[in-house]
Amino acid sequence: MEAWLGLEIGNSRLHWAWFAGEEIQVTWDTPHLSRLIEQQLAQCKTFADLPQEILSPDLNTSRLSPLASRLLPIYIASVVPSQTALWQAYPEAHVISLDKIPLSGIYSTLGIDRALAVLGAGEAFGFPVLVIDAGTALTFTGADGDRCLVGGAILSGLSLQLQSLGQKTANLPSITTPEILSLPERWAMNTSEAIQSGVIYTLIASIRDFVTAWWEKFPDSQICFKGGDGKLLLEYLRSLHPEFTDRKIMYEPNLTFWGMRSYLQSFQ
Ligand SMILES: Nc1ncnc2c1ncn2[C@@H]1O[C@H](COP(=O)(O)OP(=O)(O)OP(=O)(O)O)[C@@H](O)[C@H]1O
Ligand SMILES: CC(C)(CO)[C@@H](O)C(=O)NCCC(=O)O
Ligand SMILES: [K+]
Repeated sequence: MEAWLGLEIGNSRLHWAWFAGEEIQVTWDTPHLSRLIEQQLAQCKTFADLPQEILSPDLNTSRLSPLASRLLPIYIASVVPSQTALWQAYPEAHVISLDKIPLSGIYSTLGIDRALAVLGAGEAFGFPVLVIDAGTALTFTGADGDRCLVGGAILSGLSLQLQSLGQKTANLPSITTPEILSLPERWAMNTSEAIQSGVIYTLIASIRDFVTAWWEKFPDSQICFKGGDGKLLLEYLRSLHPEFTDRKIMYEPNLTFWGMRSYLQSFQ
Protein backbone atom coordinates (compact mmCIF):
# COMPACT_ATOMS: atom_id res chain seq x y z
CA MET A 1 0.00 0.00 0.00
CA GLU A 2 1.13 3.54 -0.68
CA ALA A 3 1.14 6.60 1.54
CA TRP A 4 -2.17 7.68 3.07
CA LEU A 5 -3.45 9.81 5.89
CA GLY A 6 -5.76 8.67 8.67
CA LEU A 7 -8.00 11.36 10.14
CA GLU A 8 -9.96 10.76 13.33
CA ILE A 9 -12.42 13.59 13.90
CA GLY A 10 -13.28 13.82 17.60
CA ASN A 11 -15.52 16.29 19.38
CA SER A 12 -12.60 18.42 20.63
CA ARG A 13 -10.05 18.18 17.86
CA LEU A 14 -8.65 16.29 14.84
CA HIS A 15 -6.16 13.43 15.15
CA TRP A 16 -3.90 12.69 12.17
CA ALA A 17 -1.65 9.78 11.20
CA TRP A 18 0.59 9.57 8.17
CA PHE A 19 0.91 5.96 7.05
CA ALA A 20 3.48 4.53 4.66
CA GLY A 21 1.59 1.36 3.77
CA GLU A 22 0.94 -0.37 7.08
CA GLU A 23 3.38 1.63 9.18
CA ILE A 24 2.50 4.81 11.03
CA GLN A 25 5.27 7.36 10.38
CA VAL A 26 4.03 10.20 12.52
CA THR A 27 0.87 11.37 14.31
CA TRP A 28 -0.29 14.84 15.30
CA ASP A 29 -3.39 16.73 16.46
CA THR A 30 -4.95 19.93 15.13
CA PRO A 31 -8.02 22.03 15.96
CA HIS A 32 -11.29 21.55 14.07
CA LEU A 33 -11.26 23.18 10.62
CA SER A 34 -13.26 26.29 9.84
CA ARG A 35 -15.83 26.33 7.04
CA LEU A 36 -13.65 28.79 5.12
CA ILE A 37 -11.35 25.93 4.22
CA GLU A 38 -13.91 24.02 2.15
CA GLN A 39 -13.05 25.84 -1.08
CA GLN A 40 -9.35 25.18 -0.63
CA LEU A 41 -9.93 21.45 -0.08
CA ALA A 42 -11.95 21.24 -3.28
CA GLN A 43 -9.08 22.69 -5.31
CA CYS A 44 -6.34 20.45 -3.90
CA LYS A 45 -4.32 18.75 -6.62
CA THR A 46 -1.28 17.73 -4.57
CA PHE A 47 -0.34 17.25 -0.93
CA ALA A 48 1.38 20.63 -1.03
CA ASP A 49 -1.97 22.32 -1.76
CA LEU A 50 -3.47 21.14 1.52
CA PRO A 51 -4.22 23.95 3.98
CA GLN A 52 -1.46 24.66 6.52
CA GLU A 53 -4.05 24.29 9.29
CA ILE A 54 -4.02 20.53 8.96
CA LEU A 55 -0.29 20.32 9.66
CA SER A 56 0.95 20.61 13.19
CA PRO A 57 3.42 23.43 13.91
CA ASP A 58 5.85 20.92 15.44
CA LEU A 59 5.53 18.48 12.56
CA ASN A 60 8.75 18.24 10.60
CA THR A 61 7.21 18.93 7.20
CA SER A 62 10.43 18.14 5.36
CA ARG A 63 9.66 14.49 6.18
CA LEU A 64 6.47 14.86 4.19
CA SER A 65 8.09 16.58 1.23
CA PRO A 66 8.55 13.36 -0.83
CA LEU A 67 4.74 13.24 -0.89
CA ALA A 68 4.28 16.86 -1.92
CA SER A 69 3.66 16.23 -5.60
CA ARG A 70 0.79 13.78 -5.12
CA LEU A 71 -2.70 13.91 -3.70
CA LEU A 72 -2.84 11.61 -0.67
CA PRO A 73 -5.94 9.60 0.10
CA ILE A 74 -7.39 10.54 3.47
CA TYR A 75 -9.39 7.91 5.36
CA ILE A 76 -11.77 9.63 7.74
CA ALA A 77 -13.41 8.30 10.91
CA SER A 78 -15.63 11.04 12.21
CA VAL A 79 -18.13 11.48 15.02
CA VAL A 80 -18.72 15.15 14.06
CA PRO A 81 -20.93 15.40 10.93
CA SER A 82 -20.31 19.14 10.36
CA GLN A 83 -16.54 18.47 10.21
CA THR A 84 -17.01 15.45 7.94
CA ALA A 85 -19.01 17.61 5.54
CA LEU A 86 -16.03 19.91 4.94
CA TRP A 87 -14.09 16.99 3.47
CA GLN A 88 -16.71 16.09 0.88
CA ALA A 89 -15.00 18.54 -1.46
CA TYR A 90 -11.59 16.85 -1.18
CA PRO A 91 -11.13 14.54 -4.18
CA GLU A 92 -9.41 11.74 -2.23
CA ALA A 93 -11.53 11.70 0.93
CA HIS A 94 -12.86 8.30 2.01
CA VAL A 95 -15.30 8.39 4.88
CA ILE A 96 -15.29 5.11 6.80
CA SER A 97 -18.76 3.87 7.59
CA LEU A 98 -19.91 1.42 10.21
CA ASP A 99 -21.48 -1.12 7.85
CA LYS A 100 -18.15 -2.33 6.49
CA ILE A 101 -16.38 -2.78 9.83
CA PRO A 102 -15.38 -6.44 10.25
CA LEU A 103 -17.06 -6.91 13.64
CA SER A 104 -20.45 -8.44 14.35
CA GLY A 105 -23.27 -7.33 16.60
CA ILE A 106 -22.75 -3.62 15.97
CA TYR A 107 -25.77 -1.32 16.58
CA SER A 108 -26.53 1.29 13.95
CA THR A 109 -25.65 4.44 15.94
CA LEU A 110 -22.39 3.14 17.46
CA GLY A 111 -19.59 5.72 17.09
CA ILE A 112 -17.16 4.85 14.29
CA ASP A 113 -14.26 5.83 16.60
CA ARG A 114 -15.39 3.20 19.12
CA ALA A 115 -15.82 0.52 16.46
CA LEU A 116 -12.39 1.15 14.92
CA ALA A 117 -10.61 1.40 18.28
CA VAL A 118 -11.98 -1.92 19.49
CA LEU A 119 -11.17 -3.50 16.12
CA GLY A 120 -7.60 -2.12 16.21
CA ALA A 121 -7.08 -3.25 19.81
CA GLY A 122 -8.46 -6.73 19.09
CA GLU A 123 -6.31 -7.20 15.99
CA ALA A 124 -3.19 -6.17 17.91
CA PHE A 125 -3.74 -7.87 21.27
CA GLY A 126 -6.40 -10.48 20.52
CA PHE A 127 -10.13 -10.70 21.23
CA PRO A 128 -11.83 -10.37 23.69
CA VAL A 129 -10.73 -6.81 24.34
CA LEU A 130 -12.01 -3.71 26.14
CA VAL A 131 -11.19 -0.15 25.03
CA ILE A 132 -11.50 2.82 27.38
CA ASP A 133 -11.41 6.04 25.34
CA ALA A 134 -10.85 9.04 27.61
CA GLY A 135 -11.66 11.84 25.19
CA THR A 136 -14.32 14.57 25.22
CA ALA A 137 -16.66 11.76 26.17
CA LEU A 138 -15.31 8.76 28.07
CA THR A 139 -16.39 5.48 26.53
CA PHE A 140 -16.06 1.78 27.31
CA THR A 141 -16.30 -0.51 24.28
CA GLY A 142 -15.87 -4.28 24.48
CA ALA A 143 -15.78 -7.11 21.97
CA ASP A 144 -15.79 -10.85 22.74
CA GLY A 145 -13.67 -13.72 21.44
CA ASP A 146 -15.88 -14.03 18.33
CA ARG A 147 -15.23 -10.39 17.37
CA CYS A 148 -18.78 -9.58 18.40
CA LEU A 149 -19.59 -6.28 20.11
CA VAL A 150 -20.40 -6.84 23.79
CA GLY A 151 -21.42 -3.19 24.23
CA GLY A 152 -20.22 -0.49 26.55
CA ALA A 153 -21.00 2.82 28.16
CA ILE A 154 -20.69 6.57 27.55
CA LEU A 155 -20.15 9.31 30.11
CA SER A 156 -18.75 12.85 30.21
CA GLY A 157 -14.97 12.94 29.93
CA LEU A 158 -12.61 14.53 32.43
CA SER A 159 -12.49 18.04 30.89
CA LEU A 160 -16.19 18.08 30.15
CA GLN A 161 -17.04 17.24 33.77
CA LEU A 162 -14.76 20.00 35.05
CA GLN A 163 -16.03 22.47 32.45
CA SER A 164 -19.74 21.82 32.95
CA LEU A 165 -19.43 22.25 36.74
CA GLY A 166 -17.81 25.64 36.20
CA GLN A 167 -20.36 26.69 33.60
CA LYS A 168 -23.54 25.72 35.44
CA THR A 169 -22.69 27.10 38.87
CA ALA A 170 -22.20 30.67 40.12
CA ASN A 171 -19.30 30.07 42.49
CA LEU A 172 -17.30 27.27 40.93
CA PRO A 173 -14.36 28.01 38.61
CA SER A 174 -13.81 25.96 35.45
CA ILE A 175 -10.73 23.87 36.10
CA THR A 176 -8.76 22.73 33.04
CA THR A 177 -6.90 19.44 32.82
CA PRO A 178 -3.38 20.95 32.63
CA GLU A 179 -4.05 22.29 36.15
CA ILE A 180 -4.29 18.71 37.41
CA LEU A 181 -0.66 17.83 37.86
CA SER A 182 -0.99 15.17 40.52
CA LEU A 183 -3.67 13.28 42.40
CA PRO A 184 -5.59 15.77 44.58
CA GLU A 185 -6.25 15.27 48.29
CA ARG A 186 -9.47 13.28 48.59
CA TRP A 187 -10.60 15.41 51.58
CA ALA A 188 -9.86 18.74 49.97
CA MET A 189 -9.72 22.05 51.85
CA ASN A 190 -10.10 24.46 48.93
CA THR A 191 -12.57 24.79 46.06
CA SER A 192 -10.25 23.92 43.22
CA GLU A 193 -8.99 20.76 44.88
CA ALA A 194 -12.49 19.83 46.04
CA ILE A 195 -13.66 19.87 42.41
CA GLN A 196 -10.65 17.89 41.28
CA SER A 197 -11.15 15.38 44.08
CA GLY A 198 -14.84 14.91 43.32
CA VAL A 199 -14.35 14.45 39.60
CA ILE A 200 -11.17 12.37 39.66
CA TYR A 201 -11.95 9.98 42.53
CA THR A 202 -15.43 9.23 41.16
CA LEU A 203 -14.07 8.83 37.62
CA ILE A 204 -11.39 6.39 38.79
CA ALA A 205 -13.95 4.51 40.90
CA SER A 206 -16.22 4.17 37.85
CA ILE A 207 -13.37 3.01 35.65
CA ARG A 208 -12.29 0.49 38.28
CA ASP A 209 -15.87 -0.82 38.48
CA PHE A 210 -16.09 -1.32 34.69
CA VAL A 211 -12.62 -2.87 34.52
CA THR A 212 -13.49 -5.31 37.32
CA ALA A 213 -16.82 -6.20 35.70
CA TRP A 214 -15.05 -6.80 32.35
CA TRP A 215 -12.44 -9.10 33.89
CA GLU A 216 -15.20 -11.05 35.66
CA LYS A 217 -16.62 -11.76 32.21
CA PHE A 218 -13.30 -12.15 30.35
CA PRO A 219 -10.54 -12.79 32.93
CA ASP A 220 -7.52 -12.80 30.59
CA SER A 221 -8.64 -10.01 28.31
CA GLN A 222 -6.41 -7.07 27.40
CA ILE A 223 -7.74 -3.64 28.37
CA CYS A 224 -6.51 -0.57 26.43
CA PHE A 225 -6.82 3.11 27.24
CA LYS A 226 -6.69 5.78 24.57
CA GLY A 227 -7.71 9.44 24.22
CA GLY A 228 -6.36 12.77 25.43
CA ASP A 229 -6.84 11.94 29.12
CA GLY A 230 -6.12 8.20 28.83
CA LYS A 231 -2.54 8.31 30.01
CA LEU A 232 -3.31 10.42 33.09
CA LEU A 233 -6.34 8.36 34.11
CA LEU A 234 -4.47 5.06 33.76
CA GLU A 235 -1.65 6.49 35.90
CA TYR A 236 -4.15 7.46 38.60
CA LEU A 237 -5.93 4.11 38.36
CA ARG A 238 -2.62 2.32 38.88
CA SER A 239 -1.49 4.50 41.74
CA LEU A 240 -4.81 4.08 43.58
CA HIS A 241 -5.09 0.37 42.73
CA PRO A 242 -1.62 -1.17 42.68
CA GLU A 243 -3.27 -4.60 42.27
CA PHE A 244 -3.86 -3.63 38.59
CA THR A 245 -0.17 -2.98 37.92
CA ASP A 246 0.58 -6.54 36.81
CA ARG A 247 -2.66 -6.97 34.89
CA LYS A 248 -3.13 -6.64 31.13
CA ILE A 249 -3.99 -2.97 31.05
CA MET A 250 -2.14 -0.37 28.95
CA TYR A 251 -2.27 2.98 27.18
CA GLU A 252 -2.10 3.03 23.38
CA PRO A 253 -2.99 6.29 21.61
CA ASN A 254 -3.19 4.87 18.06
CA LEU A 255 -5.93 2.25 18.39
CA THR A 256 -8.32 3.99 15.99
CA PHE A 257 -5.56 4.28 13.38
CA TRP A 258 -4.76 0.59 13.82
CA GLY A 259 -8.47 -0.05 13.31
CA MET A 260 -8.37 1.94 10.04
CA ARG A 261 -5.46 -0.20 8.88
CA SER A 262 -7.38 -3.42 9.67
CA TYR A 263 -10.44 -2.00 7.96
CA LEU A 264 -8.42 -1.34 4.78
CA GLN A 265 -6.77 -4.77 4.97
CA SER A 266 -10.19 -6.42 5.16
CA PHE A 267 -10.79 -5.33 1.51
CA GLN A 268 -7.52 -6.76 0.19
N1 LIG B 1 -3.15 19.47 23.74
C1 LIG B 1 -4.40 19.13 24.09
N2 LIG B 1 -5.44 19.75 23.50
C2 LIG B 1 -6.70 19.44 23.81
N3 LIG B 1 -7.02 18.49 24.71
C3 LIG B 1 -6.04 17.86 25.34
C4 LIG B 1 -4.68 18.12 25.05
N4 LIG B 1 -3.94 17.29 25.82
C5 LIG B 1 -4.78 16.56 26.56
N5 LIG B 1 -6.05 16.89 26.30
C6 LIG B 1 -7.23 16.28 26.91
O1 LIG B 1 -7.82 15.50 25.91
C7 LIG B 1 -9.25 15.55 26.01
C8 LIG B 1 -9.85 15.34 24.65
O2 LIG B 1 -9.44 14.07 24.26
P1 LIG B 1 -9.35 13.67 22.73
O3 LIG B 1 -8.51 14.64 22.01
O4 LIG B 1 -9.00 12.24 22.72
O5 LIG B 1 -10.90 13.88 22.38
P2 LIG B 1 -11.60 13.87 20.99
O6 LIG B 1 -11.02 12.77 20.19
O7 LIG B 1 -11.59 15.22 20.38
O8 LIG B 1 -13.06 13.58 21.46
P3 LIG B 1 -14.01 12.31 21.30
O9 LIG B 1 -13.17 11.23 20.66
O10 LIG B 1 -14.41 11.97 22.69
O11 LIG B 1 -15.10 12.81 20.46
C9 LIG B 1 -9.54 16.91 26.58
O12 LIG B 1 -10.65 16.76 27.39
C10 LIG B 1 -8.29 17.27 27.39
O13 LIG B 1 -8.48 17.05 28.76
C1 LIG C 1 -19.43 8.74 22.27
C2 LIG C 1 -18.62 9.49 21.24
C3 LIG C 1 -18.96 10.97 21.29
C4 LIG C 1 -17.14 9.32 21.66
O1 LIG C 1 -16.30 9.96 20.75
C5 LIG C 1 -18.80 8.89 19.82
O2 LIG C 1 -18.37 7.56 19.78
C6 LIG C 1 -20.24 8.95 19.38
O3 LIG C 1 -20.71 9.98 18.96
N1 LIG C 1 -20.95 7.79 19.47
C7 LIG C 1 -22.32 7.63 19.06
C8 LIG C 1 -23.15 6.93 20.08
C9 LIG C 1 -22.70 5.54 20.46
O4 LIG C 1 -21.53 5.17 20.29
O5 LIG C 1 -23.55 4.77 20.95
K1 LIG D 1 -24.62 16.03 20.44
